[in-house]
Amino acid sequence: MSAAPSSSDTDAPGAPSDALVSVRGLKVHFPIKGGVFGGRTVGAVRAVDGVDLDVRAGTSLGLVGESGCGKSTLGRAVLRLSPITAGTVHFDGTDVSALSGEQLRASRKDMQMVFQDPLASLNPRQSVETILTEPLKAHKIDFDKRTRVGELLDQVGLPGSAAQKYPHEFSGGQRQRIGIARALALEPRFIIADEPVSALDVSVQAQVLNLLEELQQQLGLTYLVIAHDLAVVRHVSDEVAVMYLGSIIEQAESDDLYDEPLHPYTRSLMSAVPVPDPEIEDARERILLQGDLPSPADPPAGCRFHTRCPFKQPTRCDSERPELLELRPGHRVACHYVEEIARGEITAHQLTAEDVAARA
Ligand SMILES: Nc1ncnc2c1ncn2[C@@H]1O[C@H](COP(=O)(O)OP(=O)(O)OP(=O)(O)O)[C@@H](O)[C@H]1O
Repeated sequence: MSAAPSSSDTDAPGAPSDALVSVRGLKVHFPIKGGVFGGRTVGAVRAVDGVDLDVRAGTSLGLVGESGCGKSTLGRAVLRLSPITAGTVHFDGTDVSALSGEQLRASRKDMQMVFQDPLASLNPRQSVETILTEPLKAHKIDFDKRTRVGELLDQVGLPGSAAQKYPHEFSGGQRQRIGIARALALEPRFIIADEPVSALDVSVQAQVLNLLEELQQQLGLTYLVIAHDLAVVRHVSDEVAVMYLGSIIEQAESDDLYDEPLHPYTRSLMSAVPVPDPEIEDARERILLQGDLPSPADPPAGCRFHTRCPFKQPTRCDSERPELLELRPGHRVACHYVEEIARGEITAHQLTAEDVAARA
């Protein structure tokens, strides 16, 4: 674990003292252009729409949610790779959302990204040595090429001979190791891994996740791990945040969230994961999601999830947006009726056998 950052006057409001990254009220809206010449803004895709999030130093926060809910945009906005419409991102007490020019460039040294598809994110015409030394040159850092490249390859479990090879000469898992080595080149403190194993064969996924964990322990890194796969997130995360249509709807320590998911959306995600024991599998709660993710260009009023929620109650759910509130220590949920649902006073609307068959 890395040392907790010193708190400062510029820390995000309400941030825990050991937060390395704090996001407050973050919005990323992409304009939709229309009109005869396409020059007029006629709407906005609300990809991220008011997110508060803290990542504690030396820990791993998993961010899950279905495709299109805004996970990647949130990660990119934290690194200032997507434009921020509103809100702040603090890194170790500095509001990086307010930085520009040289200060912003310098801050990037501390925060790096590992991408989903290593083949697409590595330049096929560059040798591994060039790929790994480019970030150092861009930041004008003095280094001994052979030593630094050798160290980086060693850290990710590749032989020194890999330095003179090109990305296509490696397997998918090895290429992701190169992507990780590139992210480590500038000795960052924070890494965002966006679907780091979803492009890899299942057989090598665990190896890459184990490598990320080992590096975290050795180097005291802090991670935000983005994935749609709950098993991947559980494997690497101390805490998990669940995202739905641009907002965080539940956040808790990993074991708490997996043992007792509280938000109806999280419960439905969990109930979709098969359990190997057939008896448990047959007996357990199954909450089927109704319909598709609504468009972030036209999100529903009230609770964003109400159009698909099997526990939806009249009036309040479709008119009042629930806040993310701490229900139990460290466990935050955004649902008006979470207590009643947890106590079994509100049950999921019954689905008929035909409904279940139609949605299977
Ligand atoms: N540059 C952009 N311009 C317009 N809309 C965008 C842009 N980038 C993302 N979006 C939209 O924002 C929404 C969120 O996308 P995002 O990629 O962040 O979701 P995601 O949860 O990471 O999904 P996936 O796992 O499929 O990448 C989507 O509706 C997407 O189409």
